Amino acid sequence: MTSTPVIDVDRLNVSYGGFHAVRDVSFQVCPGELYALLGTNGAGKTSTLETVEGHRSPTSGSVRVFGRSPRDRRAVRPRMGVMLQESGFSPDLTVRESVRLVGALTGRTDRVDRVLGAVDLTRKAGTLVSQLSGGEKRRLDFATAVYGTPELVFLDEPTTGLDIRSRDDLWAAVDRLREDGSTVVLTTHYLEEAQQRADRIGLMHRGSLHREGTVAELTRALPAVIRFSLPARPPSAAAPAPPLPAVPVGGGDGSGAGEGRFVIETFSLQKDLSLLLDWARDNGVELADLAAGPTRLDDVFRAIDDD
Ligand SMILES: Nc1ncnc2c1ncn2[C@@H]1O[C@H](COP(=O)(O)OP(=O)(O)OP(=O)(O)O)[C@@H](O)[C@H]1O
Repeated sequence: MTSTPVIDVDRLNVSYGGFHAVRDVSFQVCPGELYALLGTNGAGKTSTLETVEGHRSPTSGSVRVFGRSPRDRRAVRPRMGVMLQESGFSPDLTVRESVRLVGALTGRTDRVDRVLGAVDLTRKAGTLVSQLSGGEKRRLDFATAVYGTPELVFLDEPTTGLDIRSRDDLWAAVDRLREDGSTVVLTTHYLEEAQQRADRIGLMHRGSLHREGTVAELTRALPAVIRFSLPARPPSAAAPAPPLPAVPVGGGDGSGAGEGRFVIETFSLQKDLSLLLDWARDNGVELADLAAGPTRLDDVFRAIDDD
């Protein structure tokens, strides 16, 4: 890591009474990075982020944001946009007033129409917050977080409750933020979004930073997967077994020659897929529902408890 980190968390511990929610967590986020802090339920992500955002003091350890304590709100707050899981807007303000209020509180300047346009809320500018739908409130949360293009933006479950078009709009706005040089910290339970967008991922489990790295680094230790179904045949007409160990999933007899779905795990995806396709062609077997792909973050998550 060459540049001075925007966020530097060093042996952070957060306890609630006697309960140790975050244990010796250390990570850094570099300028311009999109860092995804992911984890199982109750892993300690929110406790960690609340500390980094300056809403909570560490029980022990240190947290620096732009080289300062995040509790130094006057110095740090103007440079930071936060989209929380639960919005705290007054229901009696309009959408436009809510965005302006955030501008006043953070000291950042921007055009209200620009940020509302980015999340398709222009037509709702005069609507009271209490009259917005759940998805519209989420988009307003995002609009206020990115108002003034802060250098650092926290997005906590940003796409929960959004329809597909709103998600696309939100990610397009995040791409623009990044083009402008902003650093983004994301938490989400939609792992495909993190897989597609994060430069690096910190994976928390039971209070600790269980793994950290790029998607490629996190998935490298696990095999890729080939899935397919074989058609039903009478035993006398059974095809020879596939050329690789194929594990039956919810059906099949394990030989690979009967009916059912099968999974092949491999560290040589291209070579083994070719072998399987050649076998199917040579034996006149139709591989239904064929899907092959590299290990996904989902698989990394599923493997956590087995470690
Ligand atoms: N105010 C609190 N008092 C006591 N325990 C708490 C408090 N806040 C969180 N915890 C506990 O600390 C642990 C970590 O919670 P946290 O909200 O940080 O996890 P999370 O990773 O954000 O979880 P999720 O993905 O479910 O939102 C959980 O076991 C939770 O029950």
